[in-house]
Amino acid sequence: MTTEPLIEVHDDAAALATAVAGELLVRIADAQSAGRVPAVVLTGGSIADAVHAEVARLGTSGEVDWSRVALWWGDERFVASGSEDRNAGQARAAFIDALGVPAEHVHEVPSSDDVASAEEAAERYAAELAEHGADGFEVLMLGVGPDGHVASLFPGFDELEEQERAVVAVHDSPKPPSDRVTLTFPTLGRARSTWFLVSGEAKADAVARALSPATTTPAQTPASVPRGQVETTWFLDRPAASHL
Ligand SMILES: O=C(O)[C@H](O)[C@@H](O)[C@H](O)[C@H](O)COP(=O)(O)O
Repeated sequence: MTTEPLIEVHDDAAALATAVAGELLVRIADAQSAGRVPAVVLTGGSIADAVHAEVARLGTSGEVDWSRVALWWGDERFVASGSEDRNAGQARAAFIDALGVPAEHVHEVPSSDDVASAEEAAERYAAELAEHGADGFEVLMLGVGPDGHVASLFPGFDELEEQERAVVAVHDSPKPPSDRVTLTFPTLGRARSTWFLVSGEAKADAVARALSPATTTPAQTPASVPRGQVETTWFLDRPAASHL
């Protein structure tokens, strides 16, 4: 069943970040009330940073038991673990360390300190997903690039065609840094709720294309592909929604 996208438009990036963080906390708490340990897939990027800051601010209200949340990443830059380019490092600094998510529940993609290649990092992450993420994801969050990329799945790249491997390496990324690791479309499809987080006029065309799949192709607009198994929601600010 493909879920028709819901669209939520907020005045600006700050309001968007607050809304997403608030909804994320509700989803985590609801999943925990249902006896699940929710797996949340984080994304990199600037609006994600704003969401993470709001999670840190709102996440201490007691509704979420942070010892019973699992965190994953939709993509990661293949750089040193201490690099400021690491999505995981940014999220740890923004909220993970402050809220006390247990180390065994924070599933980072191996860095260039840990393994010799992005290919090896992808293989290791796929194995970790098979062992600890086999039940899929409660919420998958995805930023969207001006070119319509999601995670590190870029328009025209071979990785868009991958249907067997759960995680692959990406080289020559048009968005630096060039070497990355990304979940593939089949893995991105294993989420109950898939949320796109998009802020800014620069993304407006990509948003419009992604929400009009008949007018584009996955190769042109990767953001047109991911759908939640239960829900697909586009969280936009007004500039990002301005071409709808
Ligand atoms: O590792 C990454 O770079 C991200 O995962 C990437 O997919 C990001 O989410 C988009 O490029 C949007 O980034 P901005 O919100 O900064 O535009």
